[in-house]
Amino acid sequence: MQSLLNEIYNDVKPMLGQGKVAGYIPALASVDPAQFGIAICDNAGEVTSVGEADTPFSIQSISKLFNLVMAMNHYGEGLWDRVGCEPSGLPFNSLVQLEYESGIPRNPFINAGALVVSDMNESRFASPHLAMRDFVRRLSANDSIFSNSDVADSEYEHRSRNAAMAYLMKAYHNFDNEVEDVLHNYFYNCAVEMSCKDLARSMNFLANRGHCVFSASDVLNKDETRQVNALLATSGLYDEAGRFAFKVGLPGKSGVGGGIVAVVPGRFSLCVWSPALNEMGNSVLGVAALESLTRRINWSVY
Ligand SMILES: NC(=O)CC[C@H](N)C(=O)O
Repeated sequence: MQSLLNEIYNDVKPMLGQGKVAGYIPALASVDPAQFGIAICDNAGEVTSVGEADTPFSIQSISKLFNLVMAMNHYGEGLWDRVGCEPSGLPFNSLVQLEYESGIPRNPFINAGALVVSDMNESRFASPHLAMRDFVRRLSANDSIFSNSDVADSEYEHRSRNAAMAYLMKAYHNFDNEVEDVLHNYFYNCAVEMSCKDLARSMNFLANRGHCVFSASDVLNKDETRQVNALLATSGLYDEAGRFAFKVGLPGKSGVGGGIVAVVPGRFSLCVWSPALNEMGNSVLGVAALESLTRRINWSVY
C-alpha cells in the first residue's frame, strides 16, 4: 500500500501549480494551494498515507454525503420522493434545472439536493450541524473534529445563490423549514474540517457493506450502501461525473475545499486533497491521483 501511494504521489506532484483555489467563498480563497495529501483506509481500519494527510481542510460538498446518510437513517425510501437519483450534467449550484423540474432536485449531491436533505434533517434533529459533527467523529474515530465558524459565516454572508434555490423549492412546496435556519446548518456542515486520514476512515463503511469498523456499527444496510455508491459514481463529481466514471470508475465525492473521497468496494476507502480546482470545481491533483490509482491497481467498478 505504501509503495502504491508513493508512486501515485510522485506521478501527480509535478502538477502542483495548476488550477485555482475556490474564490467564491472568501474565507477559502486564502488557503495555500501548494498542499497535497492522500490517505487510504483498508477494511480492517488500517490507514496508510503520503504527503499532507494530517492537515484538516474544509470538507465542503463532501458533507453532502454524511448529510444524506443521516437522512436515509431516518426517512428510508421516503427520502426519494423529494430528491432524485439522476446525474444533473450541470454545475453544482445551477438554478436552471430546478425551475424546469418543479423544485425536485436531480440528486442529493448538487446544492439544491443537499438543501432539501438538510431541510429533512432540520425537521428531525434539534441541532442538525452538531448531529453531523458527532456523526463524522464516530465514523472517523476522532473527537477533535470541528466546524470552522469563520468559513461558515463567510458562506452565510455570500448565500444568495443557495438561498435562491431554497426559496424556489419552498415555492414548489418541497421545503418545510425556515430557509435561513437550514442554510445556517448547511454551511456549518460544509465548513467541517477533516484531514485525508479522517475522511478515509469516515468513508470506510461504504467499502465495507455499510459496516463501520471504528464505531463497530452498521451505518447503512447492504442495499443502501450499494445505492449510495451508485449515486456517488454517477453524481459525485457534478458535471465532471461522466468523465470521472470514464477515467477513474469509482464512487467518489468532491468538495470545493479540494478534497475528493473515493471507494473501492470490498477493499478500501481513500481521500485525496489538494486545494487548487479545475473549472468544474474538482481538485486538479485529486482527479489526477485517482486516475493514477485505478490505472495502477487496474480495477474499477465497471
Ligand atoms: N461544491 C461544493 O463543495 C459547494 C459547497 C459550498 N459550501 C456551496 O454551497 O456553494
